[in-house]
Amino acid sequence: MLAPELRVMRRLLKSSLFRLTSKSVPVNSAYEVWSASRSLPTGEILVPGAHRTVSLLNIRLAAIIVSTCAFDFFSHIWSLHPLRTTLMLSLNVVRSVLPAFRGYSQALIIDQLQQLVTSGDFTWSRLINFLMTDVAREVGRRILEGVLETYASVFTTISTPAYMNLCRTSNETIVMDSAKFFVEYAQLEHRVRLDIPTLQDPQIRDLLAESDLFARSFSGSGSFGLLSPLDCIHIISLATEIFSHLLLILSLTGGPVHFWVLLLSLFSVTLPILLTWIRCPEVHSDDTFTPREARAADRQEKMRNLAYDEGHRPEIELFGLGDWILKTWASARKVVLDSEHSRQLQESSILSNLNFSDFFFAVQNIPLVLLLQTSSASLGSLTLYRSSIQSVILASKGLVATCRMVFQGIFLMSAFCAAKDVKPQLQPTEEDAVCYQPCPEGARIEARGLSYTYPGCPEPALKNVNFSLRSGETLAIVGHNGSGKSTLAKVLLRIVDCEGDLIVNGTSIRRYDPFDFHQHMSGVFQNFSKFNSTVRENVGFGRVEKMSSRTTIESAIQLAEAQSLLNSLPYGLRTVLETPGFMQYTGCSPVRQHGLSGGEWQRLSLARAFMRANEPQVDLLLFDEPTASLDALAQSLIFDTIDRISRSPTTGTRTKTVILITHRLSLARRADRVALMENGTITEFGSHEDLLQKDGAYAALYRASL
Ligand SMILES: Nc1ncnc2c1ncn2[C@@H]1O[C@H](COP(=O)(O)OP(=O)(O)OP(=O)(O)O)[C@@H](O)[C@H]1O
Repeated sequence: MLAPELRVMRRLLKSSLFRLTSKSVPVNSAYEVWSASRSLPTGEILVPGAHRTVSLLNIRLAAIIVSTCAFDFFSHIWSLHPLRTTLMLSLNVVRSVLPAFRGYSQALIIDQLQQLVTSGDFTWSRLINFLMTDVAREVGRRILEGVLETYASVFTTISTPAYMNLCRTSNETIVMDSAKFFVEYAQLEHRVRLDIPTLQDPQIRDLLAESDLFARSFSGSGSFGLLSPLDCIHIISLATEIFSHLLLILSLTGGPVHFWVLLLSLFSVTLPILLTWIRCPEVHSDDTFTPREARAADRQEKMRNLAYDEGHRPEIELFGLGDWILKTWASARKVVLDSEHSRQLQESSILSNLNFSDFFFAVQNIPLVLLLQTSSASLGSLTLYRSSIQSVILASKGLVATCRMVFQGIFLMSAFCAAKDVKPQLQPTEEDAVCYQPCPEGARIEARGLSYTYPGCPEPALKNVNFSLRSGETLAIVGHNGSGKSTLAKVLLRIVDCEGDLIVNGTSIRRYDPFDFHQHMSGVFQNFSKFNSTVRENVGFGRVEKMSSRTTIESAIQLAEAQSLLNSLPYGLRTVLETPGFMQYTGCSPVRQHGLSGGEWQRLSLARAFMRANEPQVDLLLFDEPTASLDALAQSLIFDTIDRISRSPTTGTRTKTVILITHRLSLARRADRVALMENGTITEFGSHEDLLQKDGAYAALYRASL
């Protein structure tokens, strides 16, 4: 918890900084600032991770980000370990002053030695005495410095939160680890809570990609060319180091002449650094890939993945894709290399090729020469001057490089903060949201004018779909390939949004929280998942709270007619299943995995659905081609099981509504209602007998299937 004074101060700082910065930039949220920083004056959009130029607009945007999210972010990080973080910051500042002190005490020793030698009464005993006192004091001081550093590193007495059960070695590691944990957890949370329509939005994808980069910047200083916000302490350390050295240099060069010479010297120190800024072209090398270059980079990566992915290996061999992969990769790689080369040429201006270092070195020696002229100049002060100047040069270079990286990091931070605020598109507003009330006789469904177009597609996959289903009815959806059956399943299961109204149990589906809604249904997707995991997890994912219950998992497996499969597996439920293209490692050796046939995988997907299907709160079951890979006998048994599950075990009355998508018309005819889909819409709807009597497209399809 922050102290109230600190909170007031933070609010004041935030509002004044925001007022100062947002005047000329019309942005309100982290998302808008992030968006604005990606747009180039040419209208192009930067690819995720591209560097932002150091322009006036971007500096303003960076200041807005600092005023809108950085305070909150840092105060959160600080609140994880207030004492440790404060200690870490303080020690870094103290450590950065130490080099100047070190130089100063070295100079003192040199001066005293010089005095001893030049005073005229040098004796060996006086030298030994000097070594025993002054040098020993310096050694003692250094030991103390070392102890301070060690103390800073092993300060581990403060308790760590229980969730951070990681191996600790130093105070800084603890602070960094907790920050890393917080950021990575938040990043994972952003991903997990967003729904498919939100994740399909290209802007959101880019936002999450940059937010990912921000989270990765915590994995180690400077990795991926990024710095985490915690590395900002380097800026403070470097600035303190420069400042302390400058003070020393100033104290050495008294008088107006020396002052101007010192200015000249400092100018010569900073000029090379300034030149590196000027050398930066208006558009930075990494900033803009042209669409062609971005496509080439993408293609190059795809080809690389194809070559490495073992899941694709059989078809790559069967269809002889090796040469094609190599050729495509090579042409894409050439485009990428050419673009990198042309950028390098643009960057290598004449300035970069001029070597001024000798000249600057000479300029920095002018004050040294002047110092030598003065009677007060001692060997110690000369040594101190030289070492301090060198330290200023090094620290200034480090400061510029760190500032640049932090500048980029600020924009990634805006992506991270904006990602936190992205609302899942399917989530109803708080005022609109209602709890799903399951119907004990099965869900009632009414679809009015449902339409859906996949993002980026010109044609809708669903067009004006209308039907209604009473509680406990079974509906079989049939139709040719591509007629829209699976798309309708996704709409009914609230995986994607659609136009029109879908009323379930008397309430628009849009008013249900998708998480709540999904608690009351179960089913199998046409492209169900094959998890690279044990049998227990592959089935238990259907109801994670029962994952540890052997009997629940085994009875679900039994319902899916997969008991004999389980018995044949070498480690039963613990057998790790092999999914194409995924090799699991423990230590350095691959885990022994067990492959399954298509039909066996399908049985496990059914078992997963049955884990939840039996639950009384579930009132809707939807199976999209659940038996496509099963033999005829298994198909019939599974349909019997689905029918049994959808009824009360005591009275036999229907308790769940069932929707079944299938190409097997012999099974579809067992449903209460049949819907025939053509070109994205339902063209015939009724009982099997009604539709046969109608003698339309369904009747023709049915006759053809016999
Ligand atoms: N992710 C997608 N992006 C764009 N278009 C898609 C996508 N998925 C499906 N489509 C298109 O939507 C239409 C309906 O596809 P859908 O999968 O719903 O058909 P289906 O009736 O289930 O086919 P099948 O019987 O082969 O499973 C098709 O034209 C298909 O090309």
